[in-house]
Amino acid sequence: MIPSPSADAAGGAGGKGWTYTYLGPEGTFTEAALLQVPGAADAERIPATSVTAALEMVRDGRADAAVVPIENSVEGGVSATLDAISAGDPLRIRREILVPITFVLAVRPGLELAGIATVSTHSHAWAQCRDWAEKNIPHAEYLPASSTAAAAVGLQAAEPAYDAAICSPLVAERLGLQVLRSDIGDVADAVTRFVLLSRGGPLPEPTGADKTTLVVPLPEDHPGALMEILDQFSARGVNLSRIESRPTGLFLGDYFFSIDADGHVYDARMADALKGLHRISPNLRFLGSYPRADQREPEIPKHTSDEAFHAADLWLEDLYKD
Ligand SMILES: O=C(O)C(=O)Cc1ccccc1
Repeated sequence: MIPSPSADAAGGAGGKGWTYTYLGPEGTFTEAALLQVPGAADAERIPATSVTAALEMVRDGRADAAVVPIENSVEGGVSATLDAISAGDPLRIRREILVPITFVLAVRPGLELAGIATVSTHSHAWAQCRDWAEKNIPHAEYLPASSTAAAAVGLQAAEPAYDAAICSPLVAERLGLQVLRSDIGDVADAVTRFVLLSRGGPLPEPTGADKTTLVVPLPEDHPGALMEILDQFSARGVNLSRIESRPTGLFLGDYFFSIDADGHVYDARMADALKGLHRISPNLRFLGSYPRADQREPEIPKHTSDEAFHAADLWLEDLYKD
């Protein structure tokens, strides 16, 4: 393992007196994720109206850290987050948080399923309840909301703009909404992964069960670039847990890869893979190395262990002396 500079006890993953922001309003799944961060329950928490707004608050110093959704087990990556962290002033992922997700259907008082003409929620919640909705409220029009909790709050208006909201059981209860159906998600045991991002600071210490997140622009006019990018990981025994391509938005056909890889940048195999990636795609962005929430340690083949890399370095040094 490459020696690390000293990090604070929490590995820069939060601190006393920190101000946190998150995709709000109160009652979102994102707030539930933030409340898992040690100390956050007693800290100042500022709800933001969008992922972009939350990240801007961190970038311009109004908040020390933000929690945003990045991936869920049913729908995959959260594009708004992947795009917002791939460009602009760089941010660092300090930790990941997993939240099991269950949805309820809250309605305007007195309504039955047949009377629901419009339903609102966050696009990722809608995607996770689509089959249920097709079977149970096939006539209902979907109106996107900035979050599940925002949709729930909207139902409290004197004249709500829609008939039903899909939200968490907790926020429905807190707001005193009428819940018509519970557990309406299409997949039992759905989990969403959230990340805590801050501006900079020390890297969290390696734990042996870590993840590294990268943004790798696909180089132009480089046949076989994707194969070469993947080869940097495979040749060093680094497992990938997520890889998605996203358009940069600059021009048609311009893409970047958003990648999660098992391991810490202080692991020799990961450091070596990043050097290889830098040669292929010099504008790659390192978004952080941080502990895996599930604490699952990867199996490291002997020839890609830190010791094997160290022995190879010594061998080469020796060879130069001859
Ligand atoms: O809208 C919310 O409550 C969020 O936190 C975003 C979201 C939406 C659906 C599943 C997980 C997270």
